[in-house]
Amino acid sequence: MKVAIASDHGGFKLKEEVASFLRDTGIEFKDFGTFSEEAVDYPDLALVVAEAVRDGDFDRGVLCCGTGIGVAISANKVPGVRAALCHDTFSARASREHNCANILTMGQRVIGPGLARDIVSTWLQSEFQGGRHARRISKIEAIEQKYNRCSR
Ligand SMILES: O=C(CO)[C@H](O)[C@H](O)[C@H](O)COP(=O)(O)O
Repeated sequence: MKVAIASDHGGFKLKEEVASFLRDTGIEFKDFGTFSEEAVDYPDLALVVAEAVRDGDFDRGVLCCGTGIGVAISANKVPGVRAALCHDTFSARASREHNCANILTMGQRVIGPGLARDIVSTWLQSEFQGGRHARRISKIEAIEQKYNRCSR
């Protein structure tokens, strides 16, 4: 599995924690930045990871900002992306099993590093269950196609 990660300045330390977790567990990843706490705009970083996942260059993405909200809103504008803001392991598992989330978002100003590691671990290990959930994903894709002519 290949994972793309990124953050704005507000999520920089949490993104470093995610990188450390992925390194520790031997999961291949690419860090798209940011690389310091100098202020940057979260939509720019979210777009890079969202497009990398949308294009199939990476299987999953993890985005961090202060709250996890801004990167989730931004990433979800890219057709084919299903970004889920999760600050607990139950939601992280459900976002994979039910929603087939391909991007996880978290907020550094909301949760600590230990919980974040557990959330990432749970999220990466959980699989989409298909069945009735696949029908609902198809309906999400139909909404995308209604509003995005370039959807794929
Ligand atoms: O989700 C966010 C914005 O909706 C993030 O929390 C950003 O990291 C945050 O807005 C950055 O705020 P700052 O005051 O410019 O550090």
